[in-house]
Amino acid sequence: MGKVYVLDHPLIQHKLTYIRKESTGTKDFRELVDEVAALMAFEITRDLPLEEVEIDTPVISGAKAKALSGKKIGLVPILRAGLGMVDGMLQLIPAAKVGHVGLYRDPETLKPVEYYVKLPSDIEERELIVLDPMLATGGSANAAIDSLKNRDARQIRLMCIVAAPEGVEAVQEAHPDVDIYLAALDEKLNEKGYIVPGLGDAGDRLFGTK
Ligand SMILES: O=P(O)(O)OC[C@H]1O[C@H](OP(=O)(O)OP(=O)(O)O)[C@H](O)[C@@H]1O
Ligand SMILES: O=c1cc[nH]c(=O)[nH]1
Ligand SMILES: [Mg+2]
Repeated sequence: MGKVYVLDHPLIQHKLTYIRKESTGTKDFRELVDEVAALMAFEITRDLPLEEVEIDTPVISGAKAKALSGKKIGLVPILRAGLGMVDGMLQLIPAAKVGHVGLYRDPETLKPVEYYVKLPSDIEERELIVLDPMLATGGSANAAIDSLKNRDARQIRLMCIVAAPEGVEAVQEAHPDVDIYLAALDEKLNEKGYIVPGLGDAGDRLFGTK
């Protein structure tokens, strides 16, 4: 079963409060999502492997130091709302390649509809981080992960800002190999499939389309 990490760093939690507030406008919402993604990047990369290297400092030659051992990362935002997390992640992982999976949730059935997929050619060699601020029923995350696995992806993590228990369970059941990183695990879904207390429609709030 995939592990679930709720990243309870005070800066993440403080910024999340402002993301949730109805009175937060598009400009601030976008900046805060970006900042939270960067703070979450710090945590999600905690276990990246290091190797020992030798460097010359101004004081000695051949000092032993540490460097990332070349693990390749791929970021996969789920369109649209996942786009809001890309820049924050790239601040900390600037060499990551970025693939895109376009999905929208049918408002009646709540089932995901895929409309676009474009991925780096070497996804099977990369540690992929799927990005979406919202994990509600889990249908979109599961469809994105299915799409990646059908194209030979091997290592996948899922990073969301707010999740409902229903979505976490759905991903754990369908993809037990995928660990989930969250800023908050909320109470439930409402009758329209929105996360409670949640933050509303992340895509609309990011792009000002309501
Ligand atoms: O877990 P689920 O029940 O599938 O719901 C979550 C999905 O819903 C939202 O996307 P939406 O369909 O609103 O598309 P958008 O990002 O284009 O607004 C959100 O960004 C997730 O992708
Ligand atoms: O609460 C929710 C659920 C799905 N998608 C969103 O953007 N928000
Ligand atoms: Mg939306």
